[in-house]
Amino acid sequence: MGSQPEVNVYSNRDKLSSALAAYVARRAANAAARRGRFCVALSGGSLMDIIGPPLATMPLSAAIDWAAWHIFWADERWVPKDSPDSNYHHADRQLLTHVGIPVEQIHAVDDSFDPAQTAGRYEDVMRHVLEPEPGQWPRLDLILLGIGTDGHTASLFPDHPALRETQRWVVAVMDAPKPPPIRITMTLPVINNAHSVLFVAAGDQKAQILSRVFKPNGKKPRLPSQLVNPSGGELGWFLDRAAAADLF
Ligand SMILES: O=C(O)[C@H](O)[C@@H](O)[C@H](O)[C@H](O)COP(=O)(O)O
Repeated sequence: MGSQPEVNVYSNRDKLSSALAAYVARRAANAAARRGRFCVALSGGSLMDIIGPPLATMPLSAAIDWAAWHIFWADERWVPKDSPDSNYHHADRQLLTHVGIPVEQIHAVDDSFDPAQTAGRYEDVMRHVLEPEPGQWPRLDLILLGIGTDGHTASLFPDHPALRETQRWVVAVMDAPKPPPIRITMTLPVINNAHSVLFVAAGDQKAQILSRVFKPNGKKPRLPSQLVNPSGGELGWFLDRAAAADLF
């Protein structure tokens, strides 16, 4: 890893959830004050279980200017939106349906095309909304990531060609080792261009991979989660004590 990340460890998952929600709410308010809106990309897995409920609960939810939020997905499975495998479905159930983000600011992946076309169209949506300068990467305010026990993040899996993408913002992954196999994912250059990237991990099953990620023991970083290092942004980790057990 490059610049030293900010590592926040909480005694249990509930404390992690509350602290993370409060932190994201502060970042959203800062982004809205500076740039007029807050563009955040969500991931799947347990992330929305961890952050959704505290964000959607009073009094925090009443203190958030939801009209400033734009929701993107760092990755999405190529499944119908009402599938239990859909990251949109999970986010909708845990957060979006409970708060007042304008529906036109919830940029779900349109899975009505084949995977490659879906990826290309999502890139078009990002270009239309984020409006980077020509030839520049889009810049999200915050990207929230999980980490798999194999070190994957978003739908970027170890030793996968998608890790070497240098042109496209979003690519299709047809052979994800974590089911379902067909996914859409933002690429590393997009993730590493964000103002802020936060990894969120809880539970003792993450202790071993976090130890590998944080203590490469001289090995060249090659796990997807190790390749996340925002060049002009901040990198942070929100962990519970169980996940951080082997770090200190
Ligand atoms: O769509 C996905 O599957 C996720 O984006 C994926 O990258 C997830 O964040 C990790 O697999 C961790 O998932 P858990 O937190 O559930 O272990």
